[in-house]
Amino acid sequence: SQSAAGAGGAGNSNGGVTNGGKTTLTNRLIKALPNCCVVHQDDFFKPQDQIEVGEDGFKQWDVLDSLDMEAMVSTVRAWIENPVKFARSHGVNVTPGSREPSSQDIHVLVIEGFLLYNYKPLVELFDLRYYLAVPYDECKRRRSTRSYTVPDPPGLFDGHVWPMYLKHRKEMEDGGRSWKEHFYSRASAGKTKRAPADRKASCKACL
Ligand SMILES: Nc1ncnc2c1ncn2[C@@H]1O[C@H](COP(=O)(O)OP(=O)(O)O)[C@@H](O)[C@H]1O
Ligand SMILES: O=C(O)c1ccc[n+]([C@@H]2O[C@H](COP(=O)([O-])O)[C@@H](O)[C@H]2O)c1
Repeated sequence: SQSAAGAGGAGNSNGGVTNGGKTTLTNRLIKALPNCCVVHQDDFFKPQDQIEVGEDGFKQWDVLDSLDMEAMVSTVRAWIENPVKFARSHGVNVTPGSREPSSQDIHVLVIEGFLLYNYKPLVELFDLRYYLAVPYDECKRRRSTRSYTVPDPPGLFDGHVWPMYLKHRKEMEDGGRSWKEHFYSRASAGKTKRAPADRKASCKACL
């Protein structure tokens, strides 16, 4: 994508299961890449009193409704509009050594979160998509040692977190045009025909 500031930019998304290692990977990317900003989905959780309680008795944290996704999309759009301004206002050093940003500078945004690929207005903004997964036992083990701002009540992992993960993952895999065709066209590039052009429109990585 080309930003209003004239710098080349790419939005890389880093999604996947809770405790899959998304934040760890994101932190390494920030260290390794110059001009790299990050948007964390966890920063868009609604306040606790707005989270619905389900029939299962658990607060329904692991659903799109618990997140202010419109605000998240606006934040990503702000970076697309002007990554240099975004970087500066988020305390990210812009191209160390040079005073003025050059049109050659590459800017990268990493978008990190557990529920990135089930909200179409967001999916459409990604250039690249990665999905981190870990098996049930490992995920449960890691989650049991994690402390969130709102601690997990007993039984939350098996009663809500894991079932919602499976549901969203299935939704993502079945999801309309985006996923199967994305992987089909990437895996088969150069071997068999790619997905039709109109089907690729939301996946810049395939262009
Ligand atoms: N590659 C890895 N191998 C083993 N443990 C890891 C790995 N990446 C992250 N972890 C551990 O898993 C836990 C969750 O990692 P984190 O990056 O916070 O996950 P997420 O952001 O996906 O919830 C942390 O205890 C972290 O140290
Ligand atoms: O960050 C918070 O305020 C927060 C409050 C309640 C729950 N969470 C949990 O945060 C999880 C997603 O974050 P993560 O880093 O584990 O992918 C999700 O499974 C939620 O259950 C997070």
